[in-house]
Amino acid sequence: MLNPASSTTAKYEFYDNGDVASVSSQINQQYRVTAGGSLSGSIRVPGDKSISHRSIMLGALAEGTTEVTGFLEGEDALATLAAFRAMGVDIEGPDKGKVTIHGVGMHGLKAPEHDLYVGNSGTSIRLLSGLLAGQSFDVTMTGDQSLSGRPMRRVTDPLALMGANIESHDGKPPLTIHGVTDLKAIDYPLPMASAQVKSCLLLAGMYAQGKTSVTEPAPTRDHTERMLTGMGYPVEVNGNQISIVGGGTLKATQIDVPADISSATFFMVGASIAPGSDITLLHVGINPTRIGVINILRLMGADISLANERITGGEPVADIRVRYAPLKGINIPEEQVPLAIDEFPALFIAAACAEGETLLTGAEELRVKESDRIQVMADGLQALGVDAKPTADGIRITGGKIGAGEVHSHSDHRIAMSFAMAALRAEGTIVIHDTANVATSFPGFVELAASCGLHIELNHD
Ligand SMILES: O=C(O)C1=C[C@@H](OP(=O)(O)O)[C@@H](O)[C@H](O)C1
Ligand SMILES: C=C(OP(=O)(O)O)C(=O)O
Repeated sequence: MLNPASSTTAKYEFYDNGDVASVSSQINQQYRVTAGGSLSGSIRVPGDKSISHRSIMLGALAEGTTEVTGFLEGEDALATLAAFRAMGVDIEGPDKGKVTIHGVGMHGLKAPEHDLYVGNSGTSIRLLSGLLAGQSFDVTMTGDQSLSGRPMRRVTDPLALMGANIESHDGKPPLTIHGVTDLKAIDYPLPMASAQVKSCLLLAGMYAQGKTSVTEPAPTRDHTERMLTGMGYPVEVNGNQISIVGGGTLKATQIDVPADISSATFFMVGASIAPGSDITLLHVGINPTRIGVINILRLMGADISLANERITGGEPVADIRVRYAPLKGINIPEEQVPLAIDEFPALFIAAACAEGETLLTGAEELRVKESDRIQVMADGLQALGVDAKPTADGIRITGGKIGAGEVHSHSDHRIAMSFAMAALRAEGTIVIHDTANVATSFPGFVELAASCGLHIELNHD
């Protein structure tokens, strides 16, 4: 049975046992950001979303108790946590970023009593598809309106080659996975640079007979490979080919989740465009497969320095200091695209403040994120008077003045936060509609941004 309830930002429906069945952020929230200001101080943004998801998934399948610190208490990572609780895994927390997962082993998951609702999270649904394809039970995964429009054939097609039995709604969620216990290994060239598809197939490969190999067209984030290795499950990496042999086990471990470079990005861009800024972002993950934003901003002339570089939990981290510097437009090198894939909405704001033209190509994947990030950013930039021309696989932005105006996030957290930072260089107030989605990846964004100098206010539409 479904029971409705609502908070100030969302409407919920719950199952009788208290699990969330659906959430809609229809009670609209808006940001009103007054022009000007600069960013300063020393802050730690919330935990890495990709690593938080994976800590729950692999911790749940491990033998023993995994302790996670720095866990992202955002809706996407919490959706993954709730999914594993619903499959019988005892998980304590999160409590100030601490989560304790009592692993059930590779074959210890139980059939959930109801559909798994994974909200807005592409990472949850795609990685779980692989992990659940080889279980002995059936499960259906559902999501919110944005997720329900995102393509899933990129995972269901290769999983079908492995012998999985998955039903979709014309290639989109909901996905119903009929568990099979005889998955076969495959050797699969990924048609697009996607860490979600790679990870999905590696997780399915743990349950398949033989050696599953995926070959990437370009390197993508390698958190799954690192965490598997750290938990004692061998992964073979040979150039762009990553392989895993089915039938292994995972050992519980301690996982320190670094601050998310994707969340740090808004402050890196904000400080780069606002004269007088000098901000330090503490304990940020600087995995080489995630630092495209640093590379691109530096090519544009940004003043970014790294300090205290160290390794924690198998991932490199550093404190990142960013001081204002005038930016210039560039042709973004295509090899940087997968390394900065979630950072483009914010980078487009940097381009709007740069001298000259910035050209992005080879980024058609941006069209299938939480929103069509090329079109939605182009619409918002144009509404603010910026010369932004979308192309099939990218955008051309000519730097200049940013005017006052109103923009819409189109259910996309990264669009909302990017336009908030644009106000630092705008000529008047920017109002951003539909911002409750920021809670998916960056709880506390408004308070943290305000504490560093952004003139941001949260209102209800
Ligand atoms: O594996 C991951 O954790 C992610 C991979 C990327 O998606 P794609 O694999 O679709 O590029 C990224 O956009 C997403 O935010 C997180
Ligand atoms: C694309 C993103 O996430 P996901 O695919 O997990 O929804 C993102 O956080 O920018």
